[in-house]
Amino acid sequence: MAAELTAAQAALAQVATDPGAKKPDPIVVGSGITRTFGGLKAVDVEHIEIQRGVITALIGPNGAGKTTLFNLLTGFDEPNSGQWSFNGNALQSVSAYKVARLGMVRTFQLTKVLAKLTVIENMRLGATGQKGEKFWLAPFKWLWKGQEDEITSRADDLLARFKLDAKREDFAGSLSGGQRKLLEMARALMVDPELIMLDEPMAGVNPALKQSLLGHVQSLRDEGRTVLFVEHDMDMVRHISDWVIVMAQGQIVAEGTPQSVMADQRVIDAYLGAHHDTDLSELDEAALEAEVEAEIKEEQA
Ligand SMILES: Nc1ncnc2c1ncn2[C@@H]1O[C@H](COP(=O)(O)OP(=O)(O)OP(=O)(O)O)[C@@H](O)[C@H]1O
Repeated sequence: MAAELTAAQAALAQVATDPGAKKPDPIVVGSGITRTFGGLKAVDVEHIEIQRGVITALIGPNGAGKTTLFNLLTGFDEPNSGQWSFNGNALQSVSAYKVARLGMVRTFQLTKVLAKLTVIENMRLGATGQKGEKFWLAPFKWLWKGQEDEITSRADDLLARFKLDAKREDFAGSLSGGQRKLLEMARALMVDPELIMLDEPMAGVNPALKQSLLGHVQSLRDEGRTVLFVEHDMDMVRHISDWVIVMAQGQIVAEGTPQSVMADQRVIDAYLGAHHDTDLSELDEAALEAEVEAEIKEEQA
């Protein structure tokens, strides 16, 4: 964390740590959000507020509803009930494309289709906002009519910032796990979002690249953006989040600073109980890295 706290970070010190706690300057406010699949209540969030200008981590065991909540907030899925707003704009029933245009963007895993495009083509697609897979397949050209130079120059600036400029003409599918994550982030920045939502930014990233990725995420906040990320990597959560929200079985069960959340018995029961036998504070970095390496090897096998 930066040595000097920003006003937004400092303001969090006064926030209660109850689930759904009110924030001094929320960019997202939601209430009564539910989503069921068959008989399963995947999301059942009574109240949620995301503080502007800070990094918030959304954590929880597998199947807790984190991705579903991401999809709902960004217009990629429809809830059974609930309302939420971004910057005071009511967002329920607003399409993903419009949500992105309003300044709330989520990253996407590199799909098979996108993997067959070059890095620069992926970036240009980012400029069109997000409409989902079918949209990516549409003929691109008319979308950028008259703005091609501007879009390409923005894309090249971002590729340079994320050190992907040397990969400009390579197929996105040829990138390493860490480079893919950088491309996902760079692509999301094409629409200059105020809130960027990162889906497991550390998944499949080599431990050596982790530090550089953390730096990039912090730089998003330091340039005034709000960051919300879903992540299982507790090392990342501990190191860079200003605030942590914990979900289990569709509900928010705890929130607070990383230190307070990781010492919270509800979190240890809900999250670590399902994941590890050890107290999180007892996990040493070497063991964690070994775990990550084993995971990567498994993926590569
Ligand atoms: N399209 C779907 N159809 C049916 N069930 C779904 C669908 N999407 C999610 N679910 C179920 O909803 C629950 C929440 O899933 P979700 O992916 O949101 O959890 P998560 O917290 O993101 O998990 P993970 O950390 O493993 O990604 C799970 O039980 C999942 O099986």
